[in-house]
Amino acid sequence: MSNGASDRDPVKVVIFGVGLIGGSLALCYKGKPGFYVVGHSVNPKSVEKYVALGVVDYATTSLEEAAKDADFIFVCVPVGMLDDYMERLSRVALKPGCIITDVGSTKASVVHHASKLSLQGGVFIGGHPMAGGERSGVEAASSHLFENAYYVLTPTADTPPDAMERLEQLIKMTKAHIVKVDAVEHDTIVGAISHLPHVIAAALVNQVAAYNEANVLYAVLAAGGFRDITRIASSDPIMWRDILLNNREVVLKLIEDWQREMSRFAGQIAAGDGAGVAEQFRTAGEFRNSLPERRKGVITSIYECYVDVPDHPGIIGQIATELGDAKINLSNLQIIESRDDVPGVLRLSFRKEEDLDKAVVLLKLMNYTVHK
Ligand SMILES: NC(=O)c1ccc[n+]([C@@H]2O[C@H](COP(=O)([O-])OP(=O)(O)OC[C@H]3O[C@@H](n4cnc5c(N)ncnc54)[C@H](O)[C@@H]3O)[C@@H](O)[C@H]2O)c1
Ligand SMILES: O=C(O)C(=O)C[C@]1(C(=O)O)C=C[C@@H](O)C=C1
Repeated sequence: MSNGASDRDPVKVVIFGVGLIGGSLALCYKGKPGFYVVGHSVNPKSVEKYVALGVVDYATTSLEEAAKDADFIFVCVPVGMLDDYMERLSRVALKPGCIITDVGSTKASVVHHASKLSLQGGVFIGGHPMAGGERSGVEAASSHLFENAYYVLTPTADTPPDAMERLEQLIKMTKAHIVKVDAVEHDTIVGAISHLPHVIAAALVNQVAAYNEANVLYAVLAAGGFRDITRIASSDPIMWRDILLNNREVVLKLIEDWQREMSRFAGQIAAGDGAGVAEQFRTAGEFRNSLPERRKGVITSIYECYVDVPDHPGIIGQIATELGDAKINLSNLQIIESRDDVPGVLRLSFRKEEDLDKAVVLLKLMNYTVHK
């Protein structure tokens, strides 16, 4: 998106809730010519921190001050707070044409709620980037979080096409791919591919943690399988409380279906039905392997991950050596961010997906925080 002539006012992008997602969005626009990024928090200490970290140009505890003259407002707070924020924003005189969007993991309720409000000058369009991680807070934010990810927008029949076009132009700057989906359909699908997996991961970890009370070898022996399926169990409790309660009906139906899947497995195992058990893994593998590749780049496939590194010089050598020793072929290594006051990020590129997957396991074993 171009801001046109330099004598025009900058495009003001406001972020309510500068955490993992809000902070990452802020970093996508901060420093771009013609953009001015403002963060909001109810907490004065957070406001100071956003500015000190360089995530926003300006931050304030005043909702009115933040929203005033905004061209775009991203509401990036937990799902349980979205309706409240929308109501408060509906009481503010917005710049005519201001677009308010959210990033909540559920869409039906906020889209419905917003449709009942008359925004003074603004338009609401629901949004949900399908990218994130188990870490939360502005410290985990990164300007490349949305690269190549899908970003859902949920326009309605009442959404003005020009507002939609402007929001799409803004979102494209994150390098995400936009998908337009009805809000209710979104909640049904995302319930299955995101909400149910988080429930399963948390329940599985709690089940094993209970066994571990009696025998600590459970934790000691927990290897790749357990770690792969349970990473998301470390996600933020408040965020997931809000999502699951908000998408209650969908999630309850999915848990019922899940219990049926478990009963089918249990029945086959109890009956010694080896062919049935093998068939479950065959069909599961077929679908899992058919999922779109984490494809980056147009001509050659490049598989990438990002590693948070506190201190570059020694660490780059250490990482390259460890990968080489493990016979993992690295095709490129690049420092994305290198400032004294923020942790750096290394982008590691691989030609083969299996090399990427091996590298991620190795780096996590070395206690690095890795994002794909
Ligand atoms: N984490 C993910 O993987 C992910 C991905 C896509 C969308 N989302 C959605 O994005 C939103 C933010 O998630 P996140 O991962 O960035 O969380 P986060 O915890 O990193 O950030 C949340 C932000 O909201 C603020 N906040 C929390 N409670 C608040 C309250 N009561 N009043 C005002 N502000 C409050 C926090 O200070 C923080 O700035 C959620 O709605 C979530 O559903 C998360
Ligand atoms: O990668 C993760 O840790 C995530 O949980 C990201 C994830 C997901 O389930 O895929 C989580 C919630 C969001 O609403 C979107 C993405």
